[in-house]
Amino acid sequence: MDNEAVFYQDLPKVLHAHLNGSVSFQTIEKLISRKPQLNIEHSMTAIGKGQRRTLDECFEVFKVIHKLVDTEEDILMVASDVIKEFAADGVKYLELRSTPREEKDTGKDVIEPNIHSACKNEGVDIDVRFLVTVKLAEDFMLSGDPTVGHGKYLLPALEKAKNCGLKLSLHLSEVPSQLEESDLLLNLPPDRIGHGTFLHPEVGGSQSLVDKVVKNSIPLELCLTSNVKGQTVPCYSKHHFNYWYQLGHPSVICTDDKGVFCTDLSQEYQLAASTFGLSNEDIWKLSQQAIDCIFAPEDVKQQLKQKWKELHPQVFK
Ligand SMILES: CC(C)=CCNc1ncnc2c1ncn2[C@@H]1O[C@H](COP(=O)(O)O)[C@@H](O)[C@H]1O
Ligand SMILES: [Zn+2]
Repeated sequence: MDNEAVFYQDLPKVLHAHLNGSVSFQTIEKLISRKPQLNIEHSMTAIGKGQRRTLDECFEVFKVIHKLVDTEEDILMVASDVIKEFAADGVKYLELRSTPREEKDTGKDVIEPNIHSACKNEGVDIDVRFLVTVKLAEDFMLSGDPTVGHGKYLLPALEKAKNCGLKLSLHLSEVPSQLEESDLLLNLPPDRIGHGTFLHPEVGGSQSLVDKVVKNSIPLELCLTSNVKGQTVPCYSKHHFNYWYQLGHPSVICTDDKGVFCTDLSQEYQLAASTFGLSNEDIWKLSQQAIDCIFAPEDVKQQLKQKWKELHPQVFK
């Protein structure tokens, strides 16, 4: 590994990711050998370098992965592999999302206790939280296919969730022409926004949407490779990371689906740096500011900040 790659790997990081979208090549290999009768090939579970797909085609990939991951045993292996891979990539705190499916034993109550003990036993230095993606209305996932359903049907349920003290991260303006929906959902306001690709006026959003996000200081979760491969952003240099970065607005660089999009978090930080000319110090600040955006309580944030302080000399050696 060259020095630059070492810097990005050593850089401590936090993020959100989708569990089944994060399954690596090696883990897919194990799953395929467990279920040869499905005749699934690697090309069906990942989008390689230089490849682009439509959003619909991307969502098809998840259906294939869901076929491979359909028992409690599969889920536990996948979760344990994904967590170890993120830890090896320097991720210190991870919010892993998963959508409970019809198959039983694929939910948070199965995964969470098992994973906590697995992490302890293997001594990996990573704090993992599970976020449940809730199916609130037919054919609409909270963090699901953005082209289906309309947010207004979700509002009452989301308000209720928020009033109960739940934290909300909403995939918002992931596709164009959702001004009205984005506007309604921003009034909640959500605690974080996933993607927010089409919020700003230059891409068909509006200044009033931007103003709401800024006024409430709602952090954005930005996923460069996911958006370029899913073709909602034409190329890295046109990614909206730069718009929000220039505003000084809090954003967290995330992988979204590291398995499907063949990336990892180090690579995403490196891409942001090389595309937008950020220094190692700028990148360090980004990773540090992300701590303020996580859903864990204040004491966890303080512990992570302390860890960043301790790691700084090592990363900038
Ligand atoms: C299609 C594309 C460009 C994906 C990137 N952006 C995404 N946008 C919305 N929902 C997503 C995205 N990536 C993953 N998901 C959700 O996460 C699920 C996979 O992870 P899991 O089964 O929840 O463990 C998918 O079925 C989908 O509902
Ligand atoms: Zn996502």
